[in-house]
Amino acid sequence: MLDNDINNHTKREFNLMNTDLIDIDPKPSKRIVVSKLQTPTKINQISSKSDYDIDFSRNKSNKRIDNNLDLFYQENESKLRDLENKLETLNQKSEEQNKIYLSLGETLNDDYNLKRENLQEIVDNLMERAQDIKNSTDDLKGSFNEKSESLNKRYASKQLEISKIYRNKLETKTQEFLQQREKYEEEVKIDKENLRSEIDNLNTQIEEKAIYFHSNTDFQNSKKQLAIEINNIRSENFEQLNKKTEMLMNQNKDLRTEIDVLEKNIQSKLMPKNASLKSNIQKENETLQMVNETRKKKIEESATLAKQYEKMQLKYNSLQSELSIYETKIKSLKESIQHHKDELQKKETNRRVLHNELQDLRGNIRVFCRIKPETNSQFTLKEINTLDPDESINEETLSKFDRAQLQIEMPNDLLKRQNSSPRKQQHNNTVFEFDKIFNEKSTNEEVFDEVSQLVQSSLDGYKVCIFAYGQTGSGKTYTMLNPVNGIIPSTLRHIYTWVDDLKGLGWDYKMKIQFVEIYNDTINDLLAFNNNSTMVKRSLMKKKIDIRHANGNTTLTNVEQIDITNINNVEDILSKAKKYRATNATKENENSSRSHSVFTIFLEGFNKLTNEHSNGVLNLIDLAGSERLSKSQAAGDRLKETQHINKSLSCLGDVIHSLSQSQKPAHIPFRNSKLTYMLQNYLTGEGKTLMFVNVSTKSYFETLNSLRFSTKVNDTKMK
Ligand SMILES: Nc1ncnc2c1ncn2[C@@H]1O[C@H](COP(=O)(O)OP(=O)(O)OP(=O)(O)O)[C@@H](O)[C@H]1O
Repeated sequence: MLDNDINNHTKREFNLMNTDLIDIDPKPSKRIVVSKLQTPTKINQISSKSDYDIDFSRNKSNKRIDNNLDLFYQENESKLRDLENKLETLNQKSEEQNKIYLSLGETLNDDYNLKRENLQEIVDNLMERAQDIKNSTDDLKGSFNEKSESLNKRYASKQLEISKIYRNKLETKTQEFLQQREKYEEEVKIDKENLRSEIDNLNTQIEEKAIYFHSNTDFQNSKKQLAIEINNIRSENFEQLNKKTEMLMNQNKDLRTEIDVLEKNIQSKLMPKNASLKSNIQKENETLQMVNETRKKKIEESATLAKQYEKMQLKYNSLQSELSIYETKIKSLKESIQHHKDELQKKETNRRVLHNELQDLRGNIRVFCRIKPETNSQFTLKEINTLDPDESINEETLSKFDRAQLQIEMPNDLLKRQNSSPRKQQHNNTVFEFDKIFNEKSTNEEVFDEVSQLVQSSLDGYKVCIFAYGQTGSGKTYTMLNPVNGIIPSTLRHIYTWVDDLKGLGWDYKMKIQFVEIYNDTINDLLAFNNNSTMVKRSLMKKKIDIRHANGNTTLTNVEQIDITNINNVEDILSKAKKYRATNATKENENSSRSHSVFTIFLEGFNKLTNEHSNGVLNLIDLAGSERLSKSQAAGDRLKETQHINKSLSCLGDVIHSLSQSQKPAHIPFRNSKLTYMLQNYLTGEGKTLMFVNVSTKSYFETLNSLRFSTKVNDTKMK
């Protein structure tokens, strides 16, 4: 029955919109069903039994209302159709909005994809550039690429980091966008559902109103109110849609801005980093290049050094072998030197013996004559050549080589006087024989050349006395004490040189000097000034000087003996002594020739290699002038002086004469004068004596007297 009821209802179709179909049963017993469909369909029928029950009850209760409703329906059908049209328009607009929304979504999606592609392109470019940089870095790094590699790694990791960040950001944004889209879709769906439900409500309300119209006259008003509400809802929907569209547009705009910002950020962040990385790589490359160059140089230097070292090594090796050769040579030379030293030692000993033998052969007492040059000669001293060139050399004639003869020629005025005398021709052209004659042209050097042999004897340990005898002004002091080349300074120089040379043969010498004068048989110390550095008057000297002989040695008490270390020291001492002697001479004597000066050098030698000892003494004596009493015509002190001088000189002559005898007398009168007594030990034994007879061509008799004295000491005979 129910089904029949239903079937009895008129079924109507309402096409409200192209897509909607509303099925309404116009009878009161039937419900109005409004549904929104995507495609037009056939009319929906009421299927709920309860509905039918209700409707059925209604149908039953109010048939009049049904009629009214039919009428209402007919009357309002056009209005409803308008409403349906409006709804259709609304749906159309909604559709359009949906389309806009879809196209907007598509645009956004396209934009998003485009941006993503662009970003991907940027990232790809960056990656490409990173790859390029990495490749170029790889090329550059070579052997020192550790640093570069780490930079590249850092660079790549940065790139990855950055792209990861931006990818994440993009993903986040995409996610957000999708979420938002979903949200909006959801919202639109909800809105549609709400709208559908509202339409449903509205239909319900219409239905209710229709019911109400059947039962209530206010239905008209309600319907009007409903139309207004529908309008309001529609306008609200429009507003909402517009707002949402605007919002979406804004969001799209924001997204674009954000994407732009992101892009700029990417550019601004990556570019400086890239530039700084590039400049870092550039710097690193430069540093690497410099390091490479330095390394190259160092390698070259070390190669050069190695070559140099090799050369040096070779040189060193050759030097080493040379050194060992030299060492062997040095060793053999040392041995040879030692051998030569030994030889020299022996030769030196032999030389001493031979030298002494030679001196012995020449005679232990020798007399040299020295003629002083004179500008106004009063007579002639003539050297006679004793050697006949045709004469053959034999033992008898050999002695002539060692002898020299001097002929003194009497001046004419004396000769005349003599001729008239009964003892005529007695002294005319007298000839004297000497061991050597030094003429006017002979120099002090030539003199010393001869004397040096005796000086050598003193160094060899012999006692030597060298006298200078002659009248005043005949050149005794010049010969002995000339500060430049006199015998004393030359002797000292010779001794220093010799002592130095002998050091190599083990000889060590201690040298002392003593310098005294004998005046009127009194000994004065000429080095006395040495104690207090002041000149002491001869007469004020209180200390008495005695001569002591013991064990073949002679000492003078209270006489200064000075160790001499160098020649300058001695020269200074000699000049002071000379000044001292001269000072006293001017005060107490008219000239210095009134005293004998004795300069003594003690030479004590010891050879540590041979244990040899030598104890030589060299006396260099400048004798007082030998004036004849008749010439000096002295009286008083002067007479006494002359007598002392003559006595001492005569005594010296006697002593030397005695010593020169082959059969020496038992008594030799040494004690007859202080001079001979003082020199006793040096004149005896193996002592060697040299007497210079200084003569000049000024005073004939004085010269003759001196020459006669020479015959006394030399045992030469006047011919
Ligand atoms: N061989 C010589 N050549 C040049 N001048 C000389 C030579 N011998 C001596 N004389 C000079 O003659 C002068 C006298 O000499 P010297 O004083 O040596 O004589 P002396 O014999 O010592 O005299 P005295 O007995 O008074 O001391 C000095 O001026 C000296 O320079």
